[in-house]
Amino acid sequence: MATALNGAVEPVDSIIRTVARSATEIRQGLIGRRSSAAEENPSGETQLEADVWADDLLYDRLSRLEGVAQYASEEREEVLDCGDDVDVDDGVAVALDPLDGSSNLKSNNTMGTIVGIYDEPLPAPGEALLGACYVLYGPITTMVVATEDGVSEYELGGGEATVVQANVTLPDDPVVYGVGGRVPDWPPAIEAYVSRLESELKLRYGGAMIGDINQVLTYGGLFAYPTLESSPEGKLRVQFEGNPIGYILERAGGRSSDGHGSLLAVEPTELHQRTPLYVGNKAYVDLIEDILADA
Ligand SMILES: O=P(O)(O)OC[C@H]1O[C@](O)(COP(=O)(O)O)[C@@H](O)[C@@H]1O
Ligand SMILES: [Mg+2]
Ligand SMILES: [Mg+2]
Repeated sequence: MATALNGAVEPVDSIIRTVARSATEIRQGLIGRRSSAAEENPSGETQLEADVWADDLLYDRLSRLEGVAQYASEEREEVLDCGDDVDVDDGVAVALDPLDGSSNLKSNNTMGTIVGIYDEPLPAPGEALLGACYVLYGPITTMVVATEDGVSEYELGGGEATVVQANVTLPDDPVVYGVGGRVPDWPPAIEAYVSRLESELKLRYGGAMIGDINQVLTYGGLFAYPTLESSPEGKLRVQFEGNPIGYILERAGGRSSDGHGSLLAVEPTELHQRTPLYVGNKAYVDLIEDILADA
């Protein structure tokens, strides 16, 4: 029997393995699916054919797995119940961003897939996560998996996940930062924060959170999609983006915050709820909380 990925127990291991096996196929299936689907997602964003296709493919595979009680994604209005054989209180709930950064598809830049596995019905707080992972469709396809055991990075190819690094931790000497949103839309506190970041770190911003997060995990630093004048809740979604990424960064020794405390402590009231997001080395996440507390 294959060893569990990153020590994950069932059904978390099956979910992560299914995502890993599907990733190469998703990457291949992006070809020819770069145009807009005629629909908007529940956050009011235009969907691409690839968003809808990847969501359907992952729903089809994950909802069949034993122990998966619920499926939800950025691309669907409602939580879906998966089969009659598992009660929502006994099984796990999966929440996905099937393609993160899909607006990068047009310009052929980095994208990802994000998965959170919760042991509570959705919407659930990040503290209910049993594990989380993301796939990065870069020059090669990699996957970062976090469980209570820590964080590991894998290369994906031919349906196999090969460990590249076990016990991934954020480097102590941070190097890079990336902050989303238009500069004129940043409140004064965010402008002050970014001034500090740019005086100490090197800018890396790619338009797909997963690409930017993987740089932070590799080199150390800070990624934020902050509160904006036009949108105090920022852009990213708690269930599908904030929680899984917060969980992974915290397990890697960093911090996550909504500007006031850990993302994992946010009690969501809506499935598609947004949140400001600040993740990375502790000192820089502490700094934004201090700046916002004084603002
Ligand atoms: O285009 P912007 O405003 O820089 O936003 C980029 C951010 O939006 C996102 O693309 C949102 O994710 P989706 O593509 O899954 O909607 C993040 O990955 C990224 O960090
Ligand atoms: Mg996303
Ligand atoms: Mg998406």
